[in-house]
Amino acid sequence: MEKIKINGGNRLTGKVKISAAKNSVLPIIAAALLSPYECILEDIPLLDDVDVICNVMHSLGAAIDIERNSGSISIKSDNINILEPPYELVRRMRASFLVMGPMLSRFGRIKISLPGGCNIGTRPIDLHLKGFAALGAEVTMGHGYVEAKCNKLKGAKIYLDFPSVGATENIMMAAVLADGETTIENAAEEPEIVDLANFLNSMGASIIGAGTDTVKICGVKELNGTKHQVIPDRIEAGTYMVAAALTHGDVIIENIILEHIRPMIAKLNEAGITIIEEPTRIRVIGKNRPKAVDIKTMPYPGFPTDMQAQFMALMSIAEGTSIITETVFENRFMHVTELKRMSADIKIDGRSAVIEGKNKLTGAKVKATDLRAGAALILAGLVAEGTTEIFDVHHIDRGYVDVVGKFKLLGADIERITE
Ligand SMILES: CC(=O)N[C@H]1[C@@H](OP(=O)(O)OP(=O)(O)OC[C@H]2O[C@@H](n3ccc(=O)[nH]c3=O)[C@H](O)[C@@H]2O)O[C@H](CO)[C@@H](O)[C@@H]1O
Ligand SMILES: C=C(OP(=O)(O)O)C(=O)O
Repeated sequence: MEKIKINGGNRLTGKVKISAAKNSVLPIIAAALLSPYECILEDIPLLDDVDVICNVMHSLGAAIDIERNSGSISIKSDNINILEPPYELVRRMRASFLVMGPMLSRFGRIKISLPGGCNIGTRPIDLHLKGFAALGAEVTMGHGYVEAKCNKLKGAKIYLDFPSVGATENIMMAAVLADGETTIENAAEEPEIVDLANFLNSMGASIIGAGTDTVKICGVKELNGTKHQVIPDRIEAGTYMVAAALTHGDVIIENIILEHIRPMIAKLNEAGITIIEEPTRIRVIGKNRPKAVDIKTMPYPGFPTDMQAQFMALMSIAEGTSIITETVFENRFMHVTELKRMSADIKIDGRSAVIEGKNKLTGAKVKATDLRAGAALILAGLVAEGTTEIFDVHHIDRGYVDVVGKFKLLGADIERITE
């Protein structure tokens, strides 16, 4: 069993380099199924989720070569001979479902287990499936599996009831090899959608409008190989920004795209934190106790749900009362119980949490219930009085590259212990 142990109270200073985005690299690796030619990604984040998607790809017959020192990966999908990825792999990560669009588009068939719910909500896939059906696929479900078949997908107009990130990505990937034009309306606008579209366009796809609510895809006959650099992880950046603010630190966060972290900059400014912006890095200086601010999670460019738990850790020691409202997922407050173990004063009222800022948090034994809940507990542990031990750290390993090493370099008293 592994745990992360933190002795709180150290002020963080120095520089941290942000890794490439988990939520970009996963769909982009899946998209490499669309071409028989080699796709190379440079400087990828070596995360557990990346290993899972690579194993899914491998199970289908793709040749994957990861150069672990440089973080470069080569994918060649010229020998795809299995059309059903194994349940044991798919169930480990929801993003495995993103192989569905590419497989359907290129091979006309896929059978994959339903991803099911998880700790943050039920997370249905109805919008993905409606999109595939609109493109002409015959979609059936049974015995925990979804199967889709088609001769050749045909472009269509698809309106998403909610701007789902995964549905936009999956439908976009399905449409690139379809006959004719597809329009996705009320599409998700997240930077990771733009990164995926850029990757696909560099392979020869014809996608316009990614990053707006209307994405147009003109189907092409085949795609080439390509070389691509994945965008920096805006959620990892936001997590280190909060760490600097919480610990009254002075931290330079390198390898960021300012536009992508605007919602976090705005909320930290409102909380009285000083932020100095440069083109590819920012400096976060937490001179004073943060002021309470209200937050409502929204699809991009709104405040990201993936930063909600970390901001709740910050608001737990802020001056005043804040209200955090989660509108994207129906059950994303699992971290509240654990933060309360650390003396946070939080009450849940429907989709909102009311946080009375305390003068201090106290160290405790806590468990990571999901990825960002785990990140919030690390943040709380950095500022809590005494020792915090975080269990179930495998959730954190899904999405943070060398989290202990990076915080240690900034001066945190943090270690990973294997028992
Ligand atoms: C790997 C990845 O990129 N994960 C991100 C992605 O997840 P993911 O792509 O799963 O998130 P979605 O945008 O699809 O989900 C948003 C909301 O839409 C609902 N929904 C979604 C699809 C569907 O067919 N039907 C439906 O009702 C979901 O239950 C949820 O309530 O976007 C989320 C929202 O920014 C982030 O928190 C995740 O980190
Ligand atoms: C919810 C997240 O990821 P996933 O969609 O892979 O569960 C996340 O990155 O916070």
